[in-house]
Amino acid sequence: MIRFDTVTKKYAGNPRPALNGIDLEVQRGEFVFLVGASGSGKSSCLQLILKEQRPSKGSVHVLGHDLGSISNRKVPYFRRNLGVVFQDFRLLTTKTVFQNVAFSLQVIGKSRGFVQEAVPDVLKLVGLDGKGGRMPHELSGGEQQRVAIARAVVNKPQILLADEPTGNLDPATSAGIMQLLERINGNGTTVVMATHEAAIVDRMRRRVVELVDGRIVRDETKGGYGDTASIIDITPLPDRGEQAAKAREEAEEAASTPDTHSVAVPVTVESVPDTDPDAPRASAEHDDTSEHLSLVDRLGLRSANRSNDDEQNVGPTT
Ligand SMILES: Nc1ncnc2c1ncn2[C@@H]1O[C@H](COP(=O)(O)OP(=O)(O)OP(=O)(O)O)[C@@H](O)[C@H]1O
Repeated sequence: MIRFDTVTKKYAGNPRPALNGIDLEVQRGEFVFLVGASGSGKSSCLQLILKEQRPSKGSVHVLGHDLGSISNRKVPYFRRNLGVVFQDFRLLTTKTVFQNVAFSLQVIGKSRGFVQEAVPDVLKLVGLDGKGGRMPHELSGGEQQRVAIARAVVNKPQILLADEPTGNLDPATSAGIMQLLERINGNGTTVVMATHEAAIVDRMRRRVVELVDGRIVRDETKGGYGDTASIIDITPLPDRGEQAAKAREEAEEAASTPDTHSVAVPVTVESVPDTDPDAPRASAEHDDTSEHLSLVDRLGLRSANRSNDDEQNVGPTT
């Protein structure tokens, strides 16, 4: 679904490559965390997937397309298969919640009837039922991020890219957002999320790809924020047989007994109401006109007037 073949990315004026010979494959339906220190290359990866940047060397394939061979004219159509969420929400500050979400459908030419049905559905999915008439500044930070997620997924993208989506939120609100992203992933959308939030990564136990100075230093199927390879896993390997399975059952039984602390049990994300009035809010200072343009570019929402043929030419092939 996403494949990086020996990708190096250098930016003009920066002698050190942001990404250095990256090989990475993400399968359909996966939930992948990109972790690493500031400047390690996480956002560059996401920008390459979006074709916002081009690799200096190597190739990036997304949804069966070699991105190097998609013409600029077709990039907006390619991007319709991708939803994007950012740390700072990037909502249109003079539009209501409903209009923010509807906008991304209107600019790709969806009918009024479609918009009227799809927007309430997705607002319900993200837990904002009944809040369509609010302005962004009347929402908590978590609610604003839910609007941004609704906007990103209303067109049912195959891939959702999230760049520090909880970076402006308190831990309880973040937990609610992560639960929502898990639900979206559970519905079949592949999610790639760049984050610094160790607690979230540790709790979710999903695939973790760690970058250091533009290189992948770790790729774990059920990883934590830090290297967890040294932590003993009590899950028996298939070839360890019945005895191991029995031992595990006993250990789990012991873990469920009060006052027993010796065995780690899986932790799930709790449902937390997302109404903290103190949660940080997105900046309302953006100019909406330039925001419209930048959103149109970033979200692949340009021009509703192209023929369907164009769209089909860049449709997914895998
Ligand atoms: N447009 C650009 N021009 C020049 N250098 C850039 C540009 N974008 C990123 N870089 C450099 O590339 C490297 C990787 O940056 P990138 O934003 O991908 O890292 P990151 O892991 O996402 O960081 P952060 O967690 O701070 O967002 C950094 O050294 C950064 O300074």
